[in-house]
Parts: sequence; structure tokens; C-alpha cells
Amino acid sequence: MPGPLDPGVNIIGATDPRRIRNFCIIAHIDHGKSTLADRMLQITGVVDARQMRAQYLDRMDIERERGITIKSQAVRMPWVIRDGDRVGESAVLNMIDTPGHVDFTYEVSRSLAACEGAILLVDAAQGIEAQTLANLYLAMENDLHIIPVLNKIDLPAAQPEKYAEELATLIGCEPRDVLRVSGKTGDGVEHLLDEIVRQFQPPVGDADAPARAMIFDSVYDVYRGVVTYVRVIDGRIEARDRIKMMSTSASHDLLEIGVVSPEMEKAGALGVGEVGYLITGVKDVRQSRVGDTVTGNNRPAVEPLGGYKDPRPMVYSGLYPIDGSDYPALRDALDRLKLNDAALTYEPESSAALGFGFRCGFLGLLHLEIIRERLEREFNLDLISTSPNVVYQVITEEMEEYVVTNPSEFPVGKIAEIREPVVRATVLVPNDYVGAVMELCQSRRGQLLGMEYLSTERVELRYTLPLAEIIFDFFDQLKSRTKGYASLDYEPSGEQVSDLVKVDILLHGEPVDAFSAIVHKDKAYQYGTAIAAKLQKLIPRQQFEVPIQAAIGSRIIARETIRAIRKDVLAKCYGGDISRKRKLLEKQKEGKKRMKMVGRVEVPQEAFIAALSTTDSGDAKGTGKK
Ligand SMILES: Nc1nc2c(ncn2[C@@H]2O[C@H](COP(=O)(O)OP(=O)(O)OP(=O)(O)O)[C@@H](O)[C@H]2O)c(=O)[nH]1
Repeated sequence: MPGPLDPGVNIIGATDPRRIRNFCIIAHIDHGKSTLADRMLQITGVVDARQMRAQYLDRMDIERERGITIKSQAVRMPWVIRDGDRVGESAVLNMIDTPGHVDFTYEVSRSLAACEGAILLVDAAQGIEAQTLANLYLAMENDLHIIPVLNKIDLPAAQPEKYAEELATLIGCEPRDVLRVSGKTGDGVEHLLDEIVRQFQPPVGDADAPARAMIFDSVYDVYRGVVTYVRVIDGRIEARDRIKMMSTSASHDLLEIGVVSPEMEKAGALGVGEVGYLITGVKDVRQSRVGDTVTGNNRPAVEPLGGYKDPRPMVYSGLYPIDGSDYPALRDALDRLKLNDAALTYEPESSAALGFGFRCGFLGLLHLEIIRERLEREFNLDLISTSPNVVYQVITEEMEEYVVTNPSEFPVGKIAEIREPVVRATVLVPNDYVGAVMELCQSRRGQLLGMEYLSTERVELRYTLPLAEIIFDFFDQLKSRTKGYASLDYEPSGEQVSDLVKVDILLHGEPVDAFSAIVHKDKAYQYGTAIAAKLQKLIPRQQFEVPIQAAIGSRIIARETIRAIRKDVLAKCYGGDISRKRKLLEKQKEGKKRMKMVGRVEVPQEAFIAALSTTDSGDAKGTGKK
């Protein structure tokens, strides 16, 4: 039988687990998660109004500018119930921030696994979105108690009655159980904090067992090395322990442990149910991976906690410096970014068209964009990226199996089977646009799994789609066809055998590696003609006729021709001004430096760059990004 609550509530490392509440906020982008989190920090006195910096939790510049949360963190807040039956009861709340984008689903799932409860936050003027749903399903799989909350009730456009009804139907409660708050004005937030203590279960764990803590985030800090965020499940981690990572058996001395409230505060230990950070001096987040179990080195646990997965890149793209001499700088920059990103992979590659660069693996398209943007902004690099592609499994007729992350690795010879990754996508859309969404999904080889009306006007569509079909401009297309009303979420769902071919682009008979692509057989022709036409416009005429061909193996499927021109720079210089002639010849030489030779054809590097960057060349429909 549990005894009376320990009055020593707020001693780090010795908090009675029955006083702890670990929770997260799940919300669609822009529904106000950060604003609500900030307000909670302020109301619980963790940050005072003067110190209050908008969006305290989002520390990275890019995050703040783009208004998205990439890395999750945890904050400890004291709270004493102010109202109702249990007034005066005190608690320690650990708020765990979850990343909000599909690319980071695994990190979201680990953050959820560190919690007992989740606040499902929905904008009272927008209603439920696909991401809210996807995260809600994840939370339910993790057996979290859900408190439904409508935010932004201060907005004139808020329709709390309508959306409370929708939320109640979704999670199976009464509309009156849906709380209403405004993160902006603070309205309803104290009541929400009371409800967190009342409704969420305290953590349960075995205090006497060997220590087991789950890593739900791991961040590289320039000054302190890797800071690892953990939730203790069993036992205790003491400040002077030597700890062990169960997935690798590597052990490290602890340099520091503590909690964040809202800055780091050192502690002597972390006990059952507590959430805090560890610093061990490791320099690379790969040595301290999200999902791994930390245990004590002297008395290690036998079984790790479930749910650990190695991060696996889903999308690959070549990154090349526009100026070839930036190659070493690009390598150094990637080395630096890797410290903080266990999912980023890269290896050197070279391309006849683009020179030396790196083949990089990412969790998804947003991850790619973030890395690229950081390389350009923080490291001042001008980059060109090749069209992203997914990972294919190719089996030849000799039963040899290849993992293809780059079209250039596509095996020659007879192919028995090609498998490509697929995702389960959820699209939420107003009734009027169902047709448009279905048409789009169909054109991207989607298979309808189900359709449900969430309310009279909102429909949930579930599709299986090849990942390759959505990594280009699917989201943009979806938005434009639904006037911005549709929302999308997806998760990996295995592989499927597909009728895929590799299309090569040949310039005067020579393949141009940067433009090879693996596409569905039905789209090969479209892809070939689109790229050939684009290159025909971009490549200047040469002194001989240059055919541009698209080919599958040795079969040509499309052709354009660049007509010949006789380019004699000296032709303009009738008469004898020798210095002028020399100048022109010099100038021509200068120009040649920026030329790449593909076989006998001189192509300005800009032509390749333009062909790759103006539209997504992998997009067979030539629709490009809006
Ligand atoms: N009127 C009003 N606006 C709000 C409220 N809460 C948030 N906002 C605004 O909504 C926008 C999005 O808020 P954020 O807190 O950045 O949203 P978020 O969910 O954290 O966004 P991500 O980090 O991208 O997931 C901002 O412009 C906020 O000022 C609210 O209660 N009322």
C-alpha cells in the first residue's frame, strides 16, 4: 500500500515519484505549442516575465525563424493545485517538447515514451489537422492519457463549440471535458496545469532495481559536448556513476547530471520517474543515441528498455560545392553537423557534371532542407543538390542483391526485381476537395486504404504511396489543389515491388551522371523528354551538332538536338589589333575554366546547376516547386 505523500516534493533525485507528472504537448505546426509552453514556464514561475523571451524552448535560430521545433527538450516546473478538491497538492511537472514534423517521427515516439500523459492541443479556429491525428495515434499506442485542449480561444474566429465536439468524438470523451485556453493571454492555463496533476498518472518504476533510463534526446553543445536527455524508469543514476549505453555496451564516466528549469541545474542524482540531462564528455551524438537505454556500469540492468531503433536515412541526395575549392570546407562542415545529428550520413562521391561532393542520407525532405540551409548559412557554402532519391533494393537475375542509394549504383544487366519504400499517408481535407486529393494520389501511384468523415465537412483519407512519389513536390501540389486546406502526415510502411527503370541522359553519347534517375516505367518517357528539353535550352551551341538523349539501358526513349555553330571569337576582329586579339583569346580561356567537359561537349557548370535547381528535375510532370 502506498504511504502518505512525501512532503519533500521538489528535491531533485529524491522526489516522490507520486508527485511527478511527465507529459508532452502534441499539436499541429502553428497551433501554438511553443506559446503555450512559454506561458506555462511563466505561470509556474520558472521564467519570470522580464526574462521571458518568446519561444524559450526553441533555441536554434533556424527553428525560430521557420517557427518549427526540431529538437525536443525537457523542462521541470513546480506546481501547486490552485483549485477544486485537491487544492494545495504539490507536484513536479516535466514538460517534454516533441518535434513537430513527419521526418522526426521516431524522435516523437521516444519523447512520447518518456511521458504518461499528452496534451492534445488544437487551434480553436482551425480544428484537427493530419499531424495532430498522427501524433495522437502515436500517443495512444504508447498508452498515454490524453487531455484534449483547444487553444487560441481569444481569436475572434475561434469556434470552440464546434471543435470541442470534433475532438470529443475523436478521442471518445464529452465536449465539456475539452479544456479551452489561450497560450497568448494565459486564459485557462492555470486550470490546465491543475488538470495535468489530477488526470495524468505518476510514473511507476522499481527504485531498487539496477538503473535504467531512456534517452529521448541528445544534443551537441559546443562548450559541453553532448548533452543527453533521459527519463529514469528504474533505479537511480548518481552524479559520480560510470554509465553504460546498452545498445553498444560503451561505458562513460558521468561529468554532470541535472535537470533543466529552464537553464541547466546540476543535481546529485536522478531517481525513478525523473527527467533530466547527463553529460559524459562524448563528442558525438552517435555515442548517445535517442531510444537507447542508459544503465549503471557497476550494476548494469540485463534487459534494455524496448523501442530502440537505429536512425535510417530514407532520402539521399548529392551535395556539391558550386565552387570546387570549397570541397574541404564542405567536408569539415558535414563533420561538424554530424556531431549533433545521428541520422545524417555522407560519403564522398564525384560527378562528371558537378565535380567532387558528398552523397548524403537524410530522414526526409525537411531534414535535407534543414541541413542544406545550415551548411549555407552557418558555414557560408554555396551548394547544389542533386534530385533526392529513395533507397531501392535491386535484385538481378543472378540473384545478387544491391542497395541503391544513387542511380549511378544501379546494376547493369538483367534485373529480376526492384523494391521501393512505401509510406502510409494520412490526408485531412475539407469535403469539397476529396476529389482533387484522390486524383493527385492516384497520379502518384497511391492506393486508397480508407476514408472516414471526422465531421460533416472534414474527411480523413488514408493512402499507401511510394515514398519516391512524395519527396518531390507532393506537398506543394496537395496544398495548391486544396487551396491550402489539406494537411498531410506519413510514416514508413515497408517496401513494395515496382516496375521501375533507370533513365540515363546522354550528351553526345556520354551519360551525364547528375541527371540519371530511377523512375516508374510509365513516367520514364515524361522524365526523359522534360530533362532533354531543359538541357537543350541551357547548353550553348557547340561547333558540332550535339544530340541529347534519354535512354533506358541501350534503348533511346527521347531526343533533342543542339545545332552546331562555328564560334570563332576572332571573327569579330578584322584588322590587325594584336593586343585586342590576345585579350579575346584570354577571355575565352577564362570562360573555359568554368566549363565541364562531358565527352567532347563543353557545358558551363551553370547549365547543370540551373537544370537541377530551377525545378525538381526528378519530377516527371515538370510541375516544379511553387
Ligand atoms: N491569438 C492567439 N495566437 C496564438 C496563441 N497561441 C499561439 N498563437 C500564435 O500562433 C502562431 C504559432 O504559435 P507557436 O507557438 O509558434 O506554434 P507552434 O505550435 O509551437 O509551432 P511549431 O513550433 O511550428 O510547431 C504564433 O504566431 C503565435 O503568436 C493564442 O492563444 N492566441
